[in-house]
Amino acid sequence: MTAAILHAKGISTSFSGKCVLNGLDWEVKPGQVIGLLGRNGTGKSTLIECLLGLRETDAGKVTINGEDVALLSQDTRASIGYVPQKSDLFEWLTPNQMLDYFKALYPRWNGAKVEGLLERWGFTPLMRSRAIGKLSGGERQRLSIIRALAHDPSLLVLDEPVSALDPVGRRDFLRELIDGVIERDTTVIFSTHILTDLERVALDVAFLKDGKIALQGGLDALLENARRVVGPTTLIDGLPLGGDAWGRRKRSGDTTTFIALNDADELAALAAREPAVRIDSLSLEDLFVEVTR
Ligand SMILES: Nc1ncnc2c1ncn2[C@@H]1O[C@H](COP(=O)(O)OP(=O)(O)OP(=O)(O)O)[C@@H](O)[C@H]1O
Repeated sequence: MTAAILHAKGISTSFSGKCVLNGLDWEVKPGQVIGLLGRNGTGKSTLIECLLGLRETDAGKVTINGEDVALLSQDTRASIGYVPQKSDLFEWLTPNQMLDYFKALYPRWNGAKVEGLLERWGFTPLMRSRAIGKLSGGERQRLSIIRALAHDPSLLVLDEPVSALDPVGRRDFLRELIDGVIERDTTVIFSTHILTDLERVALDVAFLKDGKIALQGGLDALLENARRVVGPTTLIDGLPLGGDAWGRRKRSGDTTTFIALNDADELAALAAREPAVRIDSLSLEDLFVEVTR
């Protein structure tokens, strides 16, 4: 079995007594492209910061390439690319100066790639020599992505990387991610609220809820197997599906709804047997709502 590139065991974090991560376990395998989903404020950014050793945890341990994240070797550190949710660029430098600074730190800096991206993503000579603090939010976000991709990372972590990009910027970014990153077997963790983007790039999704990874799986398999089951409460309560059912049962009058991850054929047989039971397919948005509710 392939060893995990990233491994989190029992990590917990709280802010002023409020628990955000609660004994979270997670494993990411090399080459996986995972969309990290969760409601606002559930702790996606906090989790990403803990995974990268940028925030101390109250308990638990994170390793990358088997190394404790607090003691990463230079090699492992240089193999990680990170686009934070909030810009951490040096605002007083120009893009050229900042990229030169990082170039000196990374042995595998890909100058041709940086040049190509700067050109394709509209960084004119004037923009490249203007202080980063004077760039627009979207221009800064594009620069942050270029910086993260510049050393051909083998682990790329993106925290809402497209939130400030217009539709053209998002399309350009996704194209680069699909053609220039995922094609090279890079491991990608990608948090976003734009589910259509996620469906284009992610092969796996992980839902964060109540401080833990509540559900993770292949996107196609989840969408193929997840069904909303609606039927009379008396009938639903008697079904032997509880073990594979996801989430709370929701009661409204005499009707109960729940999400099942059972084999689709089994559910189709149930619907054929019990005309009072309705079984619907779910979109990723439906699944998000049901899992994170
Ligand atoms: N430095 C901090 N001090 C106090 N509370 C914090 C701090 N950082 C985050 N929090 C709180 O921790 C919780 C998780 O925040 P976090 O930013 O990780 O969520 P998120 O899932 O990334 O949210 P969003 O989708 O809105 O970006 C929130 O309730 C937030 O208010």
